[in-house]
Amino acid sequence: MAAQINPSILSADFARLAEEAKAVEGADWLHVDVMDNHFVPNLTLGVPIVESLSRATDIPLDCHLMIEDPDRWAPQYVEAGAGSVTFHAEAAAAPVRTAREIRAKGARASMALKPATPIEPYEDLLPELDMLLIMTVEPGFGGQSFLDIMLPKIRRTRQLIAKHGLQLWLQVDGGVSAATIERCAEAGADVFVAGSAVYNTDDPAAAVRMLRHQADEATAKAPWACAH
Ligand SMILES: O=C(CO)[C@H](O)[C@H](O)COP(=O)(O)O
Repeated sequence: MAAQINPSILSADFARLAEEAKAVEGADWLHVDVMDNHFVPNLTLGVPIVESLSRATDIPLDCHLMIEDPDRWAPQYVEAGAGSVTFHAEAAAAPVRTAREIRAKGARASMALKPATPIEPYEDLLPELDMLLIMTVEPGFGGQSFLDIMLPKIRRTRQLIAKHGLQLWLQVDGGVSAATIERCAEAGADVFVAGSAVYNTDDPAAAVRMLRHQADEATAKAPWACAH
């Protein structure tokens, strides 16, 4: 699979979301960061804005719920038009039931891990998921520096995916840029969220193409991809 680049609208102008979505035409998904000021110390947007955005763009929405009680809210984001819904392992009381509800409503189910959360306790849940998100910053804000110490977790997760013969996508989010995307791809990521590296440029669509090219080149040389 070619690398997927998902621009994060956290770095976009919230007063011009429809135009900001148009500015990244060619992106695989639009990453929508939902924050509730409880799970993370920041507040962004909710179901009504996702509903409007899904009508305003043909790019499918990849909603990342950084909220408490995602078990209750995740299905509502599918109904609002999200094509993929990510909940946090640290916040979900019933991750299997929530993943099944997301899938039953017709979206891709994804679970996220904060930097200090290991993948190993969740190994048996992987078949219930369409994507796993490894946070490469502490969630809550755009523009932070990439945490290199997450690379071993990305590698171990890629090995678990191969061990179980799964088609699971492996997403990274936080500090992904031209300077870091190759390391992520070499380690095993295949879906890349990028906020400031896309929106803080003169040509966001060109930034998406450049990041995808870099990731594809790095993946082609990666041992995990060669063994595929
Ligand atoms: O989930 C997030 C923050 O919690 C954002 O998606 C992420 O930080 C993207 O921004 P940048 O690429 O600028 O780091």
